[in-house]
Amino acid sequence: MLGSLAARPPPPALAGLLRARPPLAPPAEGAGSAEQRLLTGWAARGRRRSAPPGLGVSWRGQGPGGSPLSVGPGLGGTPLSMRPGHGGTLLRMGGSPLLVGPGPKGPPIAEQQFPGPAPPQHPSTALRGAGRPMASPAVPHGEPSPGPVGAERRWHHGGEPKGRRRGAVLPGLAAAVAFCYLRDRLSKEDALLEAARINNVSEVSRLLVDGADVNARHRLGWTALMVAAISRNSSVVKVLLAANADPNLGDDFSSVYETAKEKGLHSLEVLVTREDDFNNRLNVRANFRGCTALHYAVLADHGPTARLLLDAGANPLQKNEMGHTPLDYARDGEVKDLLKASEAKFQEEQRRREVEERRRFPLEQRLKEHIIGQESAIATVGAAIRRKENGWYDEEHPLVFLFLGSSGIGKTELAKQTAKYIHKDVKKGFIRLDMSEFQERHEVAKFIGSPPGYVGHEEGGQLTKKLRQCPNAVVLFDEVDKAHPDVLTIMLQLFDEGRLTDGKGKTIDCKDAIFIMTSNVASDEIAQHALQLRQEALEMSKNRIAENLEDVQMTDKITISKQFKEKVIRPILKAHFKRDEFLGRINEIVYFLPFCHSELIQLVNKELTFWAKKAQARHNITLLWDREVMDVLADGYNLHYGARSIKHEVERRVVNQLAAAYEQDLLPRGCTLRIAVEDSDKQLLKTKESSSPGAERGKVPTLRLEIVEKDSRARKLDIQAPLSPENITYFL
Ligand SMILES: Nc1ncnc2c1ncn2[C@@H]1O[C@H](COP(=O)(O)OP(=O)(O)OP(=O)(O)O)[C@@H](O)[C@H]1O
Repeated sequence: MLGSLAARPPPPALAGLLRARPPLAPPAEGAGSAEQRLLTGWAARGRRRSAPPGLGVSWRGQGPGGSPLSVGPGLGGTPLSMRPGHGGTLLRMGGSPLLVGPGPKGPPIAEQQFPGPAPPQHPSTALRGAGRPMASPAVPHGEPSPGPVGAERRWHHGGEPKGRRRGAVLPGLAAAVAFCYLRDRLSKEDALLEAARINNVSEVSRLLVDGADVNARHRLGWTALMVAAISRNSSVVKVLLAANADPNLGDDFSSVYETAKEKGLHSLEVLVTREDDFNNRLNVRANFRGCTALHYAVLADHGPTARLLLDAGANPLQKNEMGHTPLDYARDGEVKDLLKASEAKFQEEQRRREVEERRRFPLEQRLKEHIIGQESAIATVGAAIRRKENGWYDEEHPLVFLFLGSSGIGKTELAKQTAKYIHKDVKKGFIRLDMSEFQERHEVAKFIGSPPGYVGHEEGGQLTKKLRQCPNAVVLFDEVDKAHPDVLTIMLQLFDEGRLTDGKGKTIDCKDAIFIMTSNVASDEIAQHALQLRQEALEMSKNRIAENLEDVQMTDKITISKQFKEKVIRPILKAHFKRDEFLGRINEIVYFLPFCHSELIQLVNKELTFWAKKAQARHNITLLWDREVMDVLADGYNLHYGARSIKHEVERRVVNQLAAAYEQDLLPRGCTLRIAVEDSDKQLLKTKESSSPGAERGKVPTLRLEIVEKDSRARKLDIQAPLSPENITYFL
């Protein structure tokens, strides 16, 4: 199979990822237990593992009692550590790795590949021996390899390891003792990764039955399925998939240099580990982050493995961090044909699944999980997105919304959740621009980029740069009323034509984008109107309460009348934006209303739950509260600050007390705390009231913390006020 690769030139994307080194023969199935491989391999490779106590040999060349193991005179007594491998013995002196004693073949690896850390390259430029034909393996896949695999395999760079030749007794003894000691200490997941690499199907099955996590990652980022795929071990792939291995997980390993930087390791250590534990034919400079098992099966050009992965639901359209799908790496032949056929099938299947999921779990329901109240806003946005998703929309124009309402009421949150729904968790799918940064005429350049010859021409515009990366993003223009009229003119062109020309003269087509503008213009009018409607509804329900109790709920569900929109809101908008055509291009004006009492209770509950989770996770404290407490906290609602005022109220009246009690060591670990409404403090409050001009404030009940004892009795906490007692009483 691999012999045929020599005749097939690699596609450009693939060329950057492989090196032109003869591939290794796939190991025979069942060639020793994974743990044994791991141990002998590690003993020989001198990995960083703790040595068995009393053994007197440590993997980084530590001598008995933790003193460095001497392999020859060091520089001025500098401790040396020994690391055999890659055709030479790696010595560490004062922390800097050296490679001495070149192996039987070629120069030391440090000279070959590591002149020093280098920036990661794009696969297409990081070609190692591109164009050179790849050699056939010594043994065809599926046949047992002639010799033992595992530790011996590490020495492919330079034949017999020097360390072995030099002192057969010590490493041999170390390996034997280490095996006995570490067999039980190695994680099952490490053993699984190694068993997957060496094609030990029975060991893989045993470890999975033993409870090894099939999706666990190697400390450098890959999974067992990826190792099996790059090693062409289709039998292992089959077993892993049957055990629910996720075929769509992406590799966390980027390039050797990047990974070394991220993990704080030496790049040489990362290189050796990648080669030993994963594959030695991959380009050390290329970026592999995001490569799935299918990417690796394609890199290995192995049809049976690719087929198994596709049958198990691997996404042939999934891109790695470099933006390549598996097809980009496929050579002409079986694998390429397979991928092409499955791409179309997968797209159709994905579309069908999405439609089904949308039907079962509609957008509105998802939005309601994150947004309290604002039902009419959610319904308006949900309906427009549904029209777009199902092809019932004008594809010549992007969808444009204007969200109106006061601060902290969920406008930004709704835009964010819509982006999350459309683009899953892709960050580029949500673009947010604060339009108060574009108040001056010259700031137009910041928006779309400066023309040639002007400062900042090369930088590009804030909007155009991001839109180019994701032309169908959800774009939020916050506080649009603050933007300069010239910026509005550009936005009008954008909404009208669905495209935008940047300072460099390049046009971005964004008819599929969704534009959301937010504004506080007319927010007072909307809030007052909503409060008035609620009041009227309340009166009506009171009148009807005797006849029909269910009508009481009507107070929460109010709708802004068309008349109010036309007679009050539109003139305000017109006066502000001064152009009819701008308002005319908006598909939906969405109204956000102040929260009613039941919504405030939900907001308070959400906030207290947030802190209860923190108390549990950080201090093992269980936090409880009564409905009364929520009513008291809901009273802290301020129309002008929306949900933010509830957040602040909870922090001020509950979290401050928790922090003070914690500081004063009043909260035993594992205790149960109850928040209760205090009545006895009213006297103190009255005292404060008499000296305070804010008359109504004195009527606010205070909250107290109680420890719930084992016999369910509550003990009030005596928290010393960090400020003077009367001040703290006022605050609480
Ligand atoms: N309806 C809501 N349901 C749940 N949380 C909300 C709601 N409204 C606001 N919040 C929370 O309050 C905070 C501020 O909300 P958001 O940013 O959406 O406000 P906004 O309406 O865009 O106001 P502003 O114009 O001041 O930005 C966020 O943390 C958000 O989660």
